[in-house]
Amino acid sequence: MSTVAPSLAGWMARQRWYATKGRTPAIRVIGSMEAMLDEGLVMTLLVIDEAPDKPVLYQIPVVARTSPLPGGDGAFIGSSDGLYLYDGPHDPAYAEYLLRSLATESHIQGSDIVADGHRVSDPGRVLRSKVLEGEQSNTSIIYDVDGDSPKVITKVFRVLHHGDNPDVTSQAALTQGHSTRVPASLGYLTATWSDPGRDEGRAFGHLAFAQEFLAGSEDAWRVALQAARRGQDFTAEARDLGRATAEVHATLARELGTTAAGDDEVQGALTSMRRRIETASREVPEVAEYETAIRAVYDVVGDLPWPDLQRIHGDLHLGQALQSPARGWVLLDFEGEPLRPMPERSRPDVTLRDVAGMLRSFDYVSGSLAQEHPRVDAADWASAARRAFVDGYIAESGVDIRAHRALLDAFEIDKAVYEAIYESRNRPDWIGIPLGAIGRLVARSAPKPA
Ligand SMILES: Nc1ncnc2c1ncn2[C@@H]1O[C@H](COP(=O)(O)OP(=O)(O)O)[C@@H](O)[C@H]1O
Ligand SMILES: O=P(O)(O)O[C@H]1O[C@H](CO)[C@@H](O[C@H]2O[C@H](CO)[C@@H](O)[C@H](O)[C@H]2O)[C@H](O)[C@H]1O
Repeated sequence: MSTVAPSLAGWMARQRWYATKGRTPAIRVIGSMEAMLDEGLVMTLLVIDEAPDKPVLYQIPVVARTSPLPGGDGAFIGSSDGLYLYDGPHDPAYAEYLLRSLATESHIQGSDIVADGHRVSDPGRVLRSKVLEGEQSNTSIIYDVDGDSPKVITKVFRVLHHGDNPDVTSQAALTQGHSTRVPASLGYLTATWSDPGRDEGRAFGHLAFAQEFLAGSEDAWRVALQAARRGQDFTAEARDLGRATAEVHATLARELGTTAAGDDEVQGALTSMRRRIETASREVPEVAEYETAIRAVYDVVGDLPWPDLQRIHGDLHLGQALQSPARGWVLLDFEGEPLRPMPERSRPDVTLRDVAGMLRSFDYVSGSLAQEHPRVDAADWASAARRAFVDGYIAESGVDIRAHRALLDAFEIDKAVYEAIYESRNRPDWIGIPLGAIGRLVARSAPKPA
């Protein structure tokens, strides 16, 4: 295992999921699990990268083979001791091993890591597997399965954090609650590993999970963008998406409970919103101009009544919804906002945040089309979609969320502030979209002088 490490650093730096682009990784393997299979040695390595200011822990599954993997050149990491090392998810030996481990009640004792499989239902026998193209933060493997079983997708978390990952736990709860608005969860793999930084000396987290793959589905972002570009009415779809969101909220409330928003909870939520505006003002000078006005909006909503709190999606936008031919709208990726610390992401929160996230997404459709050449004006399309989404949500939930308009606006501002940080770090060309929204929302919500 230690002989594998030297090949890893250079390879890691070139991967899409490598979190601190531009740095040279300074890595140490802190834990490993090994399984000797006919095809080769499967190693699941926990690798800490100490190059960034805040070290990052990665999960790196590697298969060591005695001969090259046919068709595996793109997944080749390097050689060590005469063995050929491959990126696990691209190697069928690891792909099948992973699915078997998480879809059984397995217990794997490694070196400084102990993993447990949690089976929800039988995924069937694997025929072949391939990695989903285009992902950035994690790596997903899609499996063809024999018989009539639906395809399966497993998500391998590349960056590990201590704490429950709501991507796994929310979806498991929704499956438990018989929701048809998410792909059914099939099983997941948890682990503990040594972490001298924690009082108990060990950390706990999710390594991977499997769910049914909804073949033939289309990403809502693409569907919406296409409709808006053609000027096609999208209100029926947006209304259904509002209903689907309300249904998911109702199932999460039933399965995981609700809690009253007391003073501590409200102040805690506002503190993290204020912290966010502070970061945004530091990183994006245009946001700083709005800081005082935004803080005033947050002060006002702190004195209003808040609805009960519960588990929510946490980063709902059009890219997290699929239009499935068999099911209609289905929501995905309950991992929460990637810029938020993991323990915060499972905290009970206000469902209006998800509504705000989707409303922002309709604005992004028109914002991105406005940047196309020739420019497409989809402002009316977006307003109609936003109204229809809220109508659908109200019709399904029976809750008049328009009565919480001020709170909804504050969450939309908070989301746009988050997006300003996200865009300035990742897609500076798109920064104008959240900045435009902040300007409009602040003008509408800022307390008026008496
Ligand atoms: N169960 C599924 N069925 C069909 N497609 C899926 C499924 N899960 C993920 N996908 C596809 O993979 C993409 C990325 O999945 P997502 O869970 O959002 O991963 P990430 O956390 O990396 O953003 C989705 O936009 C969708 O196109
Ligand atoms: O899907 P992720 O969990 O990676 O979410 C992050 O990236 C999103 C962009 O892909 C970002 O979403 C923003 O851009 C979308 C269009 O690309 C738009 O539909 C969303 O409304 C907007 O927030 C998301 O914020 C970020 O967390």
